[in-house]
Order: sequence, then C-alpha cells, then structure tokens
Amino acid sequence: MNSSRGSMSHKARAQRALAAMNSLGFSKKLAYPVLKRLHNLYDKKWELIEDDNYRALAEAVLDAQMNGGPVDDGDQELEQDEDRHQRHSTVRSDSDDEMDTPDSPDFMTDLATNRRGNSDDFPSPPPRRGAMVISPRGATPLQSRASPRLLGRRRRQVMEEDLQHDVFLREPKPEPDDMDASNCQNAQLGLVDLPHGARSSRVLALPPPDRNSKRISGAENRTTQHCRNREMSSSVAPTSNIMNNETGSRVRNMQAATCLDIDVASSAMGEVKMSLKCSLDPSKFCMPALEAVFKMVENKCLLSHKVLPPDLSIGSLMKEICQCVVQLGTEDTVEHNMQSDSIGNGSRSENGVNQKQKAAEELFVSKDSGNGPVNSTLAQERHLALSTLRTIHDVTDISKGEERVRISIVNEFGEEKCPPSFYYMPRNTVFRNARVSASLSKIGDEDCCADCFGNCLSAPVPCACARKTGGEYVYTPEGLVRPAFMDDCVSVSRFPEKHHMVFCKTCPLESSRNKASPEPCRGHLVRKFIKECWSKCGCSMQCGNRVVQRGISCNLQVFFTENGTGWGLRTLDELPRGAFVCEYAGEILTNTELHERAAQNMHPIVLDAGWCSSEGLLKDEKALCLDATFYGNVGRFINHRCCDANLVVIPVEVETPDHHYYHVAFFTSKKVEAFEELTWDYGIDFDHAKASFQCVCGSRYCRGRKWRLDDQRM
Ligand SMILES: C[S@@+](CC[C@H](N)C(=O)[O-])C[C@H]1O[C@@H](n2cnc3c(N)ncnc32)[C@H](O)[C@@H]1O
Repeated sequence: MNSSRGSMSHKARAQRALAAMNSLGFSKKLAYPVLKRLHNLYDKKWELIEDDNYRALAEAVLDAQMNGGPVDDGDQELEQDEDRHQRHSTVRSDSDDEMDTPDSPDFMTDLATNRRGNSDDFPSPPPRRGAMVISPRGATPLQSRASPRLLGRRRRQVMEEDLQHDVFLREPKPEPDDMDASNCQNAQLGLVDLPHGARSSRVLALPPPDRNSKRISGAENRTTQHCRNREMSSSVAPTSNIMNNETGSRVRNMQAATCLDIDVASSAMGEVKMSLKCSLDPSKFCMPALEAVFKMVENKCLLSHKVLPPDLSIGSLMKEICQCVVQLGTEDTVEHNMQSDSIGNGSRSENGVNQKQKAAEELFVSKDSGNGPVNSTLAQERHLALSTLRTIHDVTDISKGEERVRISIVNEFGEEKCPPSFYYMPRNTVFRNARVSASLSKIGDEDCCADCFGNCLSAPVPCACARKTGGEYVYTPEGLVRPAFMDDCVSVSRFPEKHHMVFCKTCPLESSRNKASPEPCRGHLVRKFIKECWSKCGCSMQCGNRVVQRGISCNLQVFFTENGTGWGLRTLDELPRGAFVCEYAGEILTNTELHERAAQNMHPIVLDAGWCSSEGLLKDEKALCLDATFYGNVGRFINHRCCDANLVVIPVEVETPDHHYYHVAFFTSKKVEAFEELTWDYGIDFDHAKASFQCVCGSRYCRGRKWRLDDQRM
C-alpha cells in the first residue's frame, strides 16, 4: 500500500478511487454508490478499499453492474451515518475535527460534484504491463491495473454472453509472470448454466489466479477478502491411483492431482466464492457432473466413516472434492484407453468415450438403481452380447460408482487385468419369472415401527421391528451384529448337522432338477433372520436398525489370489467381528430358471432360509435363488473356505415380511486384518457329490482335502 495515501484527505482518496474505477471503464455514476457502501462496510478504512489496486471496489462495482447497474442503497445508510457523525462530532476534540472524514458534508459535496463531473477530470493510474482487459461492455480492450481475478470475471462475463450464442471459447493463457498458473497446467474450471435449449453445462476456463492475492491469514487479519491455500504435489495423494504401494499392485496408475489450489474470495456485495484448482492433463479430462463429485466426496468422507472423523477439516474436504473431480473426470478416458488396448477397434470421441461401445451397451443394458428388487426382465440373450462388449471393467472402481465406496481391483500375480465380464449391479434384480412381492400393503402394523422417529436404537424400548429377533436389536450402536447372535449364526454355518433342518415333502430344488421323479429333499437349515426397519417405519435412514440396506461402507478390493482360486475379495482396513461387508447380489431366479441355466452358473445361492414356514410344496415362482454369474456385485468374488471362513451369511428381511425373498448379507464372523482375504463357507458337501472345483482353501478343516487325496490315489 502506498504510504503517501495515508496522509491524503478522504476527499482525495475518494476521488482517486473513482478515478481508478473510471480507468477500468466504470462510470462514476455506477462506482459512486458502491464506493459509499464499501466505505461504510469497511468501517471507513480506506486501506481496505485501496488495497490491491482497489480490487474489492472493482469487484463490487462489477457485481453492481452485473446485477443491473448502480444500486444507490448506500445513500440512506450514509445519511444516517452522517447524522450520527454530526451528533458525535459535538463532543469530538479539535484534533479529530482536523480530519477530513469521508462522511463529512465536505466529502459528500465533493463526491456529489464528481458524480456530475467529467470522468476525464481524474488522472488515470499507470497501466500495468501486459495486462489485457476486456472492457465491461466487451468492446474496447484497455489497459489497467486491475487484478487478474477481476479481469477474469470480466472475461467470464463476456464469455457467458458469448455462450448464449454457443460460441466456442479458447482458454485464456496464463500470464507469463504468473508462476501459480504455470505450476498448474490448466486454468481454473467452472460450470456455467446455459440458457434454455443450449447444452446443460459447459466447462469454462477461468483466468489464472491473482498472484498478488492474500494468503489465508485466519484470525490474524479478519478483514482479508481473498484467501488462497496452495498445496503442492507432495501433500496431495494421487487421486485415482489404484496402485497400492503396500501390495505392489501392477495395475496402472491413473492421473494424479499434482497441485491443489483453494481460492476463497468475497465481494462487498456479500458474495463469497470458493474455487479449486487441480492440476491434470487436460487431454485426459472431461468435467464430471457436480452431483457425482459431491456424492463421491460424501461417500469417501462421511458415509464410509459413518461419523465425522476427529481430524476432519474443510481443507481436507476441499482436497477430496478436487481429487474426486480429477478421478471422475478421467475415468472415462482411462476406460476407453483400456478398451482400445484390448479390443483394438475403439473410435475415440471428443470426450474420450467410445461412442460405438456406449451405443451398443445402451441397446442391450437396462439397469435399475432403485431400492430393492424390481420386476424388470433381464434377457438372458444379452449375456453373450455383453460379454463381448464389456470385456474390460473400470479398473478404478469395479462398481462403477454404484456403491457408496470405491472398490478397486488389482492383480499382483498374473497378467489378467480384469475378471471375466459381468455387469455390476449393487442390488438384486428379477431375471424373468420370479415373483418378489414388496408391496406396502403386505407390511402389517406388527412388521413395522410407524411411530418411531430418528434412531430406533436410542429409544427406551425396542421397536416392533426388534420383536422378530426376540425383542432385541441384532445390531449394536456401532452397527455390528451382537456377539450372541453372531455365535448362533456361526454355529449354524459351521456345524449344520447340530441344527434344526426342515425337509420338504417334495423339494422345489429336486423337482426342478427332475420334475418326473424328484429325489427326496436333502433338508434346509433353519436360519436366524435379521429384520431391519423399512419404508413403513417412522425412523430415519440413519437408524441403527438399517445396516444392510445402506450398502457397503468398508473399503474393499477385488484382487487376484495367489492360491489358485482366481479373483477374490479382501478388506483394506481391519474389520471387527460382526461388521457388515456386503450382500450377495445377483439375478433373482426361480429354481426352474436356475436349473435351465445350470450349465453356466457359478455358485447360486438358494433362498431357502424361510422354507420351514411353507406348508407343503412351494410354488415354483416362490422358490427363489440368486445367481451373480452375469449380473452381480462384489459378493460374487468371495471365495470359499471350509469351516473357518471369516465371513458368515445372515438372511436379512428388509422389504418383504415373508421369507421367500430376503437379502443374503455377509458379516465378519471374527476380527479380520487389513488386506486379509474375505471368505465364506459355501457349504459344499464334498463327500456327497463331486464339487465344481477342487478346494484349495488351505484350511486345516478343509473338507475337500479328503476328496483330493482320493483323487490322487486313483
Ligand atoms: C463365487 S466364485 C469366486 C470368485 C472367483 N474366484 C473368480 O475368480 O471369479 C467361485 C469360484 O471361485 C473358485 N473358488 C472359490 N473358492 C475356491 C476354493 N476354496 N478352492 C478352489 N477354487 C475356489 C472356483 O472356481 C469357484 O467356482
């Protein structure tokens, strides 16, 4: 700040301020009321107005202009202030009176005169070298000392006008002396809403940041109007980096955010803007939808932690936003590149998406992302087409954004980059004939807690939904299955012979295998159910009795196993006993449909946990099973381990009170270390029939070992 200004009279300072505005092309008529307002707002501190070449004033004037010209609402305030001043001045000392205060009648008269006067009366400040400005009217370029940020806003204003005519804009080049801008290769990005009929959003390049702008000063300077927080590459983790250093994965690295610039600016008109700048390769970037970015940040920061971590800061949230923008903005490109690598016939479109493949997929794929099962039909004929089209999955997130958390995939041991093709589907979907009735009318008063609110677990008395589990909630406030309930579930899974089984008169499973002469029923285990609150319940989605329906919340990774079981699933964090991991999601089939596709199937799960309640023969459409061969979630990667697996399956009632349909949920049966493989016991009877695979689980209780030894002896 020019120290000589400190001794100038207020009148002179006001004149200088208006002259500076004039040199930017703002008329005194426009600038004057804004100056008055700002002067009041800044508690008559001229330094703040003069700081950074009248930056705050210029921004406020520009805002006033954009909001429809001069707004002289400062008059009243100023007049009131003047009254106050006059009353106050009667008790002021002589020395005070010597000061030529801006709210003195003198100041007012002079400003009023200047308002009427000619703009040429004011001396123009010396031009800044190299600064190119577009005039407010977008007509005459002129040189000025305005900050680059202001110039940027004015450019943007013109750009927005241009966009209305769908004009393509070139990115403004960073100013040669702007180191900040050159560190980050690209310009700032922003979204602009377009007028009706135009494309919904466009990425605009904003000008490089003002290197003169103030750094965050926090409490030290509460009047600072512009803050910036820059962190260079070392402090920002690679965003879409699926190479895990600890595991030494060979899967390729994606774009990393090499620099993060957080910019906060406010105007005197009460507007505060925050901007993020992430450095990336623009050729590999396509601006993602903001909703997707926010959803991802929520998932990463809030939902996956369930509670806010103690070290949460706005800075780290902003960093996450920046990283999510980079990740989402580069995913399509990476996927496309991989498709081109493997298929070799990709025709690249403007935004990096293989249009040919997209169009083909749209023909074949109809997916539902709503809650619960939906009676949509997924034609089996699509499978073949899909498997040729979708040979490669998105390597950064196998769920393709369908889950609350990103699920990465790595192969540390083999050449195979991805598992055989399948369509990721976070929830079960009916294949064709299965009948899943999730109607509200079927949920009686006894099956819901309509009068509850908030979190049922904090109510003094357990709600109606807990009645089905003996009047006790299965979940602890931490969202874990209670130890006693878990003990029972583990026992049923580990020692089935010790537990109650029901035998159908005519088993739907056997009759679907051989309708004419079905074999006798082999028995179905009676399992304990969890009953979660649902749509007719009055509690919130965050209720502690809603765990499975909220979806995956732990950090999982699909990886290529070393022991020959192919792809498997592991946790990246330590998990306590009783933690929900994921559902087994797939197509809902009738047993007949399952039998028809038996030749192709992997390991379907028969939904027979509720068969004990059925009298006589279950109708075919009620005897259901889940098949994740073609459509499924991460549950399809969980390998088998005999007896001492670390996961246990628990049936969960959510949307249907009858137990012909339910959710198959995996919970940890013991504490699981980070990077440990997650396994469950498929319950295969290796003695009874030759299994579809030779077990290599490595468990000391392996039931397949005997079978393998027999094989070797032959
Ligand atoms: C539900 S899938 C699990 C994911 C599978 N590993 C993959 O790569 O997609 C079941 C298949 O995995 C393999 N598998 C799972 N557990 C196994 C085990 N203990 N021993 C040998 N193979 C196993 C078998 O091929 C089995 O058919």
